[in-house]
Amino acid sequence: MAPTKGPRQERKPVDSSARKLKKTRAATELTTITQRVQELDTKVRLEAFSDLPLSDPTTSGLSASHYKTLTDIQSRAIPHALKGRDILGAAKTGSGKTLAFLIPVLENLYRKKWAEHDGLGALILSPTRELAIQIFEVLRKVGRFHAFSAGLVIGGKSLKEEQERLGRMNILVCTPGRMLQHLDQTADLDVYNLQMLVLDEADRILDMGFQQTVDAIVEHLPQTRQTLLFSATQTKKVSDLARLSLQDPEYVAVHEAASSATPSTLQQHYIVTPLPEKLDTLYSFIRSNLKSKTMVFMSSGKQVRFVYESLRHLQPGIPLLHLHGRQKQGGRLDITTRFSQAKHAVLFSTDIAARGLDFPAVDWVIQLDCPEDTDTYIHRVGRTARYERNGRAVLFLDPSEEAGMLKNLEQKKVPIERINVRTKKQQTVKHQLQNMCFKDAELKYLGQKAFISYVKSVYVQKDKEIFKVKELALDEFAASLGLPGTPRIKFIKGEDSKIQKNQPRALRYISSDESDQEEDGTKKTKKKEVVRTKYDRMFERRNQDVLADHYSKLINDDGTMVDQDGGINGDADEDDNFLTVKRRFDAGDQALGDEDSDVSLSADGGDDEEEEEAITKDIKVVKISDAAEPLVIDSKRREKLLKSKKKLLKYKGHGTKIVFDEEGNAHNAYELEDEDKFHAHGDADTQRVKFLETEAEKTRLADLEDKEVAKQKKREKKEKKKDRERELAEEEAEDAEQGGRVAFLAPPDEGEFGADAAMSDYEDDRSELDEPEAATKKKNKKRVSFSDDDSDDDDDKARKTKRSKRSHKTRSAPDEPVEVNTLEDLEALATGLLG
Ligand SMILES: Nc1ncnc2c1ncn2[C@@H]1O[C@H](COP(=O)(O)OP(=O)(O)OP(=O)(O)O)[C@@H](O)[C@H]1O
Repeated sequence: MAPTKGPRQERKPVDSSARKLKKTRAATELTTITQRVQELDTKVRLEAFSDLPLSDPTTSGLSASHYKTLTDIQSRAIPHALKGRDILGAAKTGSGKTLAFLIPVLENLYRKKWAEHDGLGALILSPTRELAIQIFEVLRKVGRFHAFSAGLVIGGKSLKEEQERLGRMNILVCTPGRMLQHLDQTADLDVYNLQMLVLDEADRILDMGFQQTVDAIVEHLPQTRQTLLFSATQTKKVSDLARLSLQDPEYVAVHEAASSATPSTLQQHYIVTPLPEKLDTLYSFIRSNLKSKTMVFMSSGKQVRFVYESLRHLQPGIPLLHLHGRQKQGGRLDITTRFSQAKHAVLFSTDIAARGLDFPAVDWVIQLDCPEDTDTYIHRVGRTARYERNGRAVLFLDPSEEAGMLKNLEQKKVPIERINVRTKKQQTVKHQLQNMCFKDAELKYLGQKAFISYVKSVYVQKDKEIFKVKELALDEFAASLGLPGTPRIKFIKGEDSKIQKNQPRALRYISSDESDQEEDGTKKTKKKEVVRTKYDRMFERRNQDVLADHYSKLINDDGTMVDQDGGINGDADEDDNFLTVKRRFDAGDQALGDEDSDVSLSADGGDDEEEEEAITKDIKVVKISDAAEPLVIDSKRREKLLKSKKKLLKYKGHGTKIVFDEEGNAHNAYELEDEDKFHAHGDADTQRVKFLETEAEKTRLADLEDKEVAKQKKREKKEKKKDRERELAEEEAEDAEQGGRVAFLAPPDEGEFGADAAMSDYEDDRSELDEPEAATKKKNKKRVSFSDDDSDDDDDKARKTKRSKRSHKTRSAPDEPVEVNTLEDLEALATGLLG
């Protein structure tokens, strides 16, 4: 609902005795909590949040979010963390680790009286954007009565936009890559004062994929800080801990002695289904569980896309969603929100959703592709059976994977039982898929990509006891996806999946000897190097991993298409769109060479030299000037180019700079001095040295001047900032006397004011005040207050009324809560909060 504006009210005169009383009360509360924290016995098992020495704002935030009793990890880790210890926290999935680090973050900063001008106090790193958003939302929920400013740094927006907001943040939740970018490039982001560093899913953040980024982030941070690491599969590697300079960390592993590494409310099964039957089994499973909420994990985004697209065509009778890393951020957030809210749905996903995500009430987790290791297995199944709820998980295994995977699961204390598929209920979708792929070239293309990415994902796995690519029935698997032939694949040797994962996409899987490999895998003798045109490169790019045997069969030496039965087919079939091969540069052909057109050269490995010759015949060469390189007119596009004077400039060569003397005679700008005159000044070497010295001196002086100017500017800027902060602090102190502390953090759907409110206020401010300093002042004055609708605690109500009154005083106040569902909402909120 749209926010409504409330009346602005006059500020009441401040009663100095009431102010004093309030200050004394706050100081006493702080001293009491600090003392209780010091006296806290970390060996005693506490039951409730009320047993912990927590501040009023945190206690209110917890009770407003209906958190009362502590989970094991919270009970064990929070006391140590409150005392400032470094923590290595390990507990099963869904056991409440998020609060185990968020509460100490809020409390430790609160006890240090952290304020806006103290800068960044805590940094929370998450391996994925989705998890960062989730952590941020929990922080806003439990921290809603605190006065800290908090921000979400996950990219997806322009760096500049984020930069403008970061300078004043107290707590940041971020993904490593984006954070490093800011640390390197955002001048206002000051981390010298950082108190706490938190790594959620620490083992993932510390593994190879993030290694360099995280090390670089840590280099920016102060050495003395508190560090908290949490994960269901915690790292104990000394090297990892050394990288973070942990100080005598407390290892809190609550479920180490448990008989299983997974929640006891989780039922785990596996089925042995040969690779070519996987899709049939999955489809049959979905059809017989239409009233469930299911997550299906696969090993690559391409598979996710293909399975989602093909099953969507089959309309199984339940909403289907898909999530992978190559989707746009907005879309990803929309999908996670939709799946969270759905009662019955199937979400196909890569491991992007394997860790940390807390989707409510997931009934089933299906692992269509075998996970790369047991840790990944544990995190994937952990998306169900969270916080005392029940859940079921099924792992699909090819017969070749069964023994190895079971051995690993047993070693990691994962109880799993075999179940069989009811063959009567098994439906087959192979023929429908073949039909669909025949009609829809896009789908077939996706299928080929999916096939290749699956096979390669198996190939690059380290654990060869499980992943044996040679034992997979690949031809049958390709057919089961509806493909007309088995795509051919080449592999790079000696790479493992983690390295592969972190390589740029274009570099993955491309074999260096790809072009000289025969179909049977034997090496050809190297062909003579031929000139490769951009079309060759384009062709290679589009087909680098789709060059299939059947494709080779489709092309004759002369480049015409042959259908599968051997008949000549001059025009490509509709369903072969992506493989369409046309002759390039046919004489008189009007449809020449747009870069995106489907042209290729010698894809059949035909005689390249002959082809080159044929091409040259049809190419016109135009010389624009003697000095310039000739322009080759080999396409319509280039012909067009001839008509653009501006573009032609580049082919015209450079002009000569001429200067005129007083008599109007033209000279070259840089003319050589007369030789005799030159020698009159001394020999060449001495002159060179002298010249260098004078120029160096000039540069040095200019440099000094520049530095001085820069310093002066910086000084002025700092002073201005300090003045501004001083004024603000004074105004805030006055404000606080009138309205109490103001919360910056709000829950997505429980706050009195949401994103729109914050944003509209921000906009109001901007229109009212153009002058930046004044605007900043005013925005800071107008801190937004958020309250809890659920809370019926009297204190809370009183606080709520006060805050509400205050917000009417200083800002227009909407009455309706505003839902925060999109990234834009979150970011808009952050903007509003930052003011
Ligand atoms: N003390 C508590 N009382 C009630 N519910 C809780 C408590 N602590 C956490 N929860 C709920 O338990 C669920 C799981 O919590 P959380 O996401 O923190 O688990 P986790 O241990 O981080 O899981 P994962 O290892 O998968 O990341 C959440 O829905 C959370 O709201």
